[in-house]
Amino acid sequence: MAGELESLEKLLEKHIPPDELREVWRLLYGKEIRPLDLPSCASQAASKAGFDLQGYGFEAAQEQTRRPRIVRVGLIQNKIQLPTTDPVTEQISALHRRIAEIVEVAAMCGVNIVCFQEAWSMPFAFCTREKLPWTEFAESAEDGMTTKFCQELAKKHNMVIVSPILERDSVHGDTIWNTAVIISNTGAVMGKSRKNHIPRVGDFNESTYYMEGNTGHRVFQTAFGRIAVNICYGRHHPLNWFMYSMNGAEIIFNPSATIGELSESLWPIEARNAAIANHCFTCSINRVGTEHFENEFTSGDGKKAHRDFGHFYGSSYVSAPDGSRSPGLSRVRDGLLVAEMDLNLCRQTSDKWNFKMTGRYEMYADELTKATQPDFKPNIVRE
Ligand SMILES: NC(=O)NCCC(=O)O
Repeated sequence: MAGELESLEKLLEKHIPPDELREVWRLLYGKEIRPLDLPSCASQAASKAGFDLQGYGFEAAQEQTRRPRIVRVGLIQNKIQLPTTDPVTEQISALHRRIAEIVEVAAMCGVNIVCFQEAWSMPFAFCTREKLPWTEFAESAEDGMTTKFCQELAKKHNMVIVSPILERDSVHGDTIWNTAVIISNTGAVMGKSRKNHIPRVGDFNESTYYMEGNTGHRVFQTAFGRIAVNICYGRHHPLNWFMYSMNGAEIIFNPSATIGELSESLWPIEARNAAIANHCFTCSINRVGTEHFENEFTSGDGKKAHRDFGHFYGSSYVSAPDGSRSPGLSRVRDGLLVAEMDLNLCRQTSDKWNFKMTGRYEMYADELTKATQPDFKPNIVRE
């Protein structure tokens, strides 16, 4: 059942009477958000291309001294397009074609910043622990074929693109990283942000391929707002979100690849909590579909060897600083979620709740410094 279920939202809509459903949404998803009136050409194109298209608007109060700062963000989730046994460059090109098709629809919807899923230009093959052919999907962040492809798209659509790829760093001994490339709406590469926390859980054997990132908590001042990228497993680390926010991020993207049994119950909580705790918007994007590999691999749990990683459950969604959130995209289909947000909501929520002002950061900095020393003694009072 879990593999085929379209979404939690569809399930609730099916079983809860319409007059009570509104109350259910209020309790589950916070302040009501506005469905966006997307152009019919976009809906037609999405249905023809077989992907879920949804759009929502987050409101902020009118201010006297600042204009609204409206930005439209697009979150794209997609399946791999070809079997994992096909030639590497053909797999990459097929993914490029699929993304170009979805980005075209994002452009019709007036999207200013788009973000793709983690390692979007490849299958999530790290479960196999095999090096070839998977390491051949790694590309230069600055001038690899996927970055060049994104530069063309960015220029064509006047759109900032966040492109999470497997990076080959030829300057530093051909090392591999898990990296998001940020491409300006002018088509220029603004820079890159590497995954800070590498999982050591389940079949997420990424530590066989690359190390923890070394780019810190960069924030990119784009034409449409200040953005940062907290890649996948980093969402379990509240301090990771926090440091992007401390550097001024107004929107933090969380491109991910995660599967049902492991994390589906955590998925709706962590990024939403981060938006609340840090007075910013968070955009959670998960891969979708089940990927099969030629050779069996084991999970170190005594169970039988297998050829698939499990079901990537999509369900991409956006959370706002006031705790409201959008419904999720499909659990089983490709999708584009368009979210219109007024970035003024970040400061408005901060002024209301004051989490930054009441944060006591010096106290924590001092205590954390002590806690990370080898001779640390936990502050426990005993009778
Ligand atoms: N891609 C990745 O880091 N996945 C780890 C599992 C999770 O964080 O849900």
